[in-house]
Amino acid sequence: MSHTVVSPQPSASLTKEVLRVDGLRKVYNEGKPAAKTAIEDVSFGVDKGEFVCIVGPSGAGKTTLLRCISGLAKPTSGRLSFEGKPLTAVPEQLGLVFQDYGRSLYPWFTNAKNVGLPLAARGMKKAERAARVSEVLKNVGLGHVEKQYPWELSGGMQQRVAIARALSYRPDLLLMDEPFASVDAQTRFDLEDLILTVRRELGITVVLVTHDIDEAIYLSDRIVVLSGSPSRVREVVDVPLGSEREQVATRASDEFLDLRRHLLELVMPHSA
Ligand SMILES: Nc1ncnc2c1ncn2[C@@H]1O[C@H](COP(=O)(O)OP(=O)(O)OP(=O)(O)O)[C@@H](O)[C@H]1O
Repeated sequence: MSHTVVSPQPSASLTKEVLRVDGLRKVYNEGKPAAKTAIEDVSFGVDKGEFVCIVGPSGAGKTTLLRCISGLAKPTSGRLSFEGKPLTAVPEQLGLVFQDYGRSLYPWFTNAKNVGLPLAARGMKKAERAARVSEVLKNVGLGHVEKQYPWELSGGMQQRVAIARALSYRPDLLLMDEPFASVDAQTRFDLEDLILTVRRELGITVVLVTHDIDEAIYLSDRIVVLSGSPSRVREVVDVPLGSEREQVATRASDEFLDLRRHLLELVMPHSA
């Protein structure tokens, strides 16, 4: 049975920019024969509470861009700022979710322990940690798996645990790299709706990389479309689909199909 997911409408109080990417350029192995320019020149901003997806052809540098934003890779040039401050290391208030949930969870720890790891690393006391772990596992619809291990769960449930872990320390910004690419279609829809709900309930800002144009439209307030490698921003597309999204009706609407056509024209190789 389908259900409607209500996302927040941007309001005056939600228009503060939390992330700014300015003239970002990234060259791997600079100065060496194997030098590779992954990102040529990328600029965009993300407002507080916004859901922004990044799409582009394979090899366009989407993962590289997320790694730079998360502080895991150093840009060759350009500026990154998070909450108004230059971003030079992994920000405390950042949550990260990658595609490969199988490798991101420790199989020898229970789900509760996996979710609590970032809290322990931040020095949170045991009782407070246990309460927070229960709360975030409930947020992702997994209140009953605390004592189980990741390998006892389905792929979609493991990814929920990974999302719970990223949410455990209440990040201001959640970065997700192809987070739903390894699950079946139905689970993918469920996880998309979950992340919209979590975003609404916790008021977080989300930047998500995806190959899937339809997913980007369904989730986003705005979509940053990258060109082929080395990437530039082709266009930043507004997604005026309103706050209520529902998997079947939203994807069948004329507005959705118009956006889909426009985005496909932008990312198809012949238009690069
Ligand atoms: N650590 C690295 N060292 C050298 N080159 C790299 C490294 N990581 C990525 N690259 C290269 O940078 C380019 C962009 O890679 P990246 O993974 O960021 O693209 P992507 O858009 O995420 O790709 P895909 O959609 O296929 O996942 C590619 O040509 C890739 O081979």
